[in-house]
Amino acid sequence: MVLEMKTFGNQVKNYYELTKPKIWYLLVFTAIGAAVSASWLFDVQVSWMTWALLFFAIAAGSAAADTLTGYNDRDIDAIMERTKGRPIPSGRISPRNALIFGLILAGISLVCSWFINIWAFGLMAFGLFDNIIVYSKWLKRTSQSNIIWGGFSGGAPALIGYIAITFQHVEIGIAMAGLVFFWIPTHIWSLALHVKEDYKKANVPMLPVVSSESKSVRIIALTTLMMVVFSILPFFFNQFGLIYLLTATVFGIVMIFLSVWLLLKPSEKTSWLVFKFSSPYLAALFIAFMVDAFFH
Ligand code: HEM
Ligand SMILES: CC(C)=CCC/C(C)=C/CC/C(C)=C/COP(=O)(O)OP(=O)(O)O
Repeated sequence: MVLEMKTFGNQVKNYYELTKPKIWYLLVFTAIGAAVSASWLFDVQVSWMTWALLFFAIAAGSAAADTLTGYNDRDIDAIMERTKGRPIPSGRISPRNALIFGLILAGISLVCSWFINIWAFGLMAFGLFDNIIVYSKWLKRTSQSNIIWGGFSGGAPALIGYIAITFQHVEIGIAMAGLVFFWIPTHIWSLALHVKEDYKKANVPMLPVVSSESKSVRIIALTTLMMVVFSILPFFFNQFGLIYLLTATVFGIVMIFLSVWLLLKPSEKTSWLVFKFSSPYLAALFIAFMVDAFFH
């Protein structure tokens, strides 16, 4: 009996790991951050049911996308050092069970989104399609702009979070989604530069694999600058104040400093630093949205 409990516990851990929790934690955070900001900016009373539906929609949707992209990538994941220990390539979960689990999660996310509103449902369906089909199935192995076309799904959680609360000044929700969209190239290309050989072995044409190191670091520096400039935009909607502006400026300067350092002295260590700082950067901006809206 004890052995059965242990085996069950291990399987739960394996399925949890299959969803790439570190990734969907931040995706959920962007959705909740957008929703909390919208409710505080416009004094919208939000029911516990809406909060619950939003959390489960985004968590299940992002987990579904991560699980199904993992199912798509099970062959190349078995080749790359970074991914070969994952549940499917390591044989802890069968591809068939992973596929069924991912489809169930996708179904849960669509049902929860439906009960929020039709726009949330549409955006969730779009986010799932863009990440699982457009990015993972069609472009990841064929195009160096794979993460650009796959990046729209990354902004879906923030916009779903916003319109789950209100459609007032919807440009703010679109800007939050845009911030995530412009954040993705720096986030992934810095990692791809760090693990270039891995992607090369798996024939994944990430930009730093198919371009020279000098061109890649120039493009990362440029996309970081574009992201930081875009991050200041919400301040000019006259809804956010100095708390957001100062946070976006200070964290933006750090991101620009890191990417200029990478430009001037390209190294695996610096590209890893840019990658590791990119998530706290995004989280800090969504915290600033909420704090600024609270004191609004
Ligand atoms: C097309 C879009 C994206 C691609 C291709 C991508 C790719 C990746 C990859 C390859 C990793 C490393 C995973 C690992 O080795 O375990 C990663 C980590 C991560 N991603 Fe992304 N990502 C994308 C979008 C996003 C979005 C939109 C978010 C959240 C808003 C996000 C959040 C994270 C987080 C939090 C991590 C872990 C970072 C760390 O370990 O410090 N990603 N991503
Ligand atoms: C609401 C909704 C559906 C949102 C979907 C957005 C979403 C899940 C974005 C994350 C994309 C992501 C981390 C892809 C991993 O790329 P990869 O599979 O190339 O990474 P890997 O090389 O580590 O496997």
